[in-house]
This record gives sequence, C-alpha cells and structure tokens, in this order.
Amino acid sequence: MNHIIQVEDIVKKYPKVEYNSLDKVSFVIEKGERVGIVGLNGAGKSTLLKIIMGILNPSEGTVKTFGKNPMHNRKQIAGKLGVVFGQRTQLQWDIPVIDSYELLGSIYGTANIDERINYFEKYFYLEKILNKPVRSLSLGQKMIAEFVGIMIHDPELIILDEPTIGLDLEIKKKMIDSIKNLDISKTIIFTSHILEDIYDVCDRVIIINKGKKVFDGSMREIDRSSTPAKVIVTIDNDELFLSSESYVVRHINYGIFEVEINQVTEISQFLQEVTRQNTILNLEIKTEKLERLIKSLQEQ
Ligand SMILES: Nc1ncnc2c1ncn2[C@@H]1O[C@H](COP(=O)(O)OP(=O)(O)OP(=O)(O)O)[C@@H](O)[C@H]1O
Repeated sequence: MNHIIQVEDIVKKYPKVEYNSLDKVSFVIEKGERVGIVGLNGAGKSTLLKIIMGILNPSEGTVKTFGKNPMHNRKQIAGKLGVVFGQRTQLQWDIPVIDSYELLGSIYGTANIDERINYFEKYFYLEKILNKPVRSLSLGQKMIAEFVGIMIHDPELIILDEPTIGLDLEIKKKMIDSIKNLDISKTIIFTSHILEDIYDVCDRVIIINKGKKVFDGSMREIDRSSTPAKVIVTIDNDELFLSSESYVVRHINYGIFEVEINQVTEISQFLQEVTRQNTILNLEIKTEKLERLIKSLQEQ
C-alpha cells in the first residue's frame, strides 16, 4: 500500500541563504493520520508543505505524495488535495461565494455541492456568507469560506496552514470542531506555531526547528515533556471569576491577568470556564512554551 506522504532526507537550500531551510527531513504519513507540524517562525513549515504539494522541488532527497512525485503529477494530486495556505485563495474575489463553489465543483466534477455545503452548515452560518462576494467578507468569514471551498471536492488529504490565525475564539472553536469531526479516513496536516491549536485536532506532531526535525511522536509524549502554559486574559472589569482554584493567577494591570495552567491540555477547559464567567476583551496564549519545549528536546 502506498503511503499518503513520504519524504526522505529532503534538503532545501535557497540561494543566498547560508543555512538549509530544510535539513535532511524524513517522515511517512499514512492514510487517516492527523499530523500537526509545529515550529517557530522561519522554521521551514511552509517550505515543507510547498514541497509536499509539488510547488517547490527539494534541493536534495525525495518526496512522494500519493505515491508520486508531486511536481510531475500536480493535476492528479490536486483532485485529492484540499489546501488552506497563507494568502492563497481559490475563491473569486468579485462573485458570490456560492458561485465560486459551483465553479470549483465543475472543475473537480463534484455532483453533490449542496450536500457538501449542507454538511458545513451545522458549524458555520453559511447563509450569511454564500451570497456575498469574498471581497465584502470579514477575515473570519473569508477563512470559513475558504475552508468550505477546499472541502467541496471532498479531498482525501487536507493541508491546513495556520487556518485559525486571526479568528475570534468562537469561530476558532467551530473551525477546530469541524476539522476534528471530519471523516476518519481523511488525512490531515495542520501547521501552526501555536502548539495548543494542534492538541484538539492531531494525534501526532512533528516539530521542526531551523529546518531540522526535532520531534516526531504522539501528542501524549509532548504532554509529558510540556511545561505550564500561560494565558493573558483581559476582561472588562478588575475581578476575574474562575470556578476552579487550581490556576495560578497573577494580576498584571487593571482588567489584565496572567493565568498559569499546569498542562497544555487543560487550556481548552480553561478557555470555556473563563469565557462563561467573564466578559473577555482579549486572550493571548503565550508561545514561550514552544520555545522552551524545542530547547528541551534539543538538550535530550
Ligand atoms: N523564497 C525564499 N527565498 C529565500 N529564503 C527563503 C524563501 N522562502 C523561505 N525562505 C527561508 O527559509 C526559511 C524557512 O522559511 P519557511 O517560510 O518555510 O518557514 P515557516 O516555518 O513557514 O515560517 P512562518 O511560521 O514564519 O511562516 C526561513 O529562514 C526563510 O527566510
């Protein structure tokens, strides 16, 4: 049986850049795996995805996507692939979103577009979006429209590059839920520089640092080596209500609190609790933990 993705010893050198943006990276991803690719800014995540999608050639090493060289089989692969990636969009800027979906459906020969759209109705209020042109949508609505768009042809491999960036908490949660509940046969690659985002969706994580793979294993292993996470909460008054006393809370300024959470896996529970009992103006999860985690992995 073919692997969904197989990269072997890939190296990517950009001209005039002294170090390798990817340095001898190898891994295999099987059907149905949900893999998080995490790294600090500039780690090499986008470069890796571009190689997997056949947009870039590695300088050394081999890559196979659906068992084939992706650069030479881009058309074939496109039919099985759904990608949310950076600023790219497959939606037309000036026409209603639904027309873009129909266009995509006809390109990929998808017969049941309405069914596909209906499936996502239970997560997002698509009726607010479908008849508007992309240019008039908010950032969150654009991301939702894009996400549903890449799912129209029911792809087997779904690559999501920072799909929750810039989304407010409520939409972010819906986006995560909809990804989490996708059919178990779907293979998902989800990149982020925020480890917490990966927890809900992925069972495996690959950590890339300065082009090198520094960790490849289950999320559970990360739990063990993880340090406490910190969340900065800004509320509309100066009294933070939390029903559990297990959090270490530090008052920083009027309405601003730093909350220490023992386990990264407790973050979503904390977020539910804090939003239920307080009016949240802003929430920031510190990624410092990822930096420490990478450091501790390198020291092992
Ligand atoms: N076209 C390019 N030319 C030269 N260097 C590049 C090019 N694209 C990326 N790089 C370099 O390669 C390294 C990895 O970049 P890459 O965009 O893959 O990182 P990333 O992990 O996706 O970062 P981010 O989270 O900031 O998007 C960086 O040092 C970057 O400066």
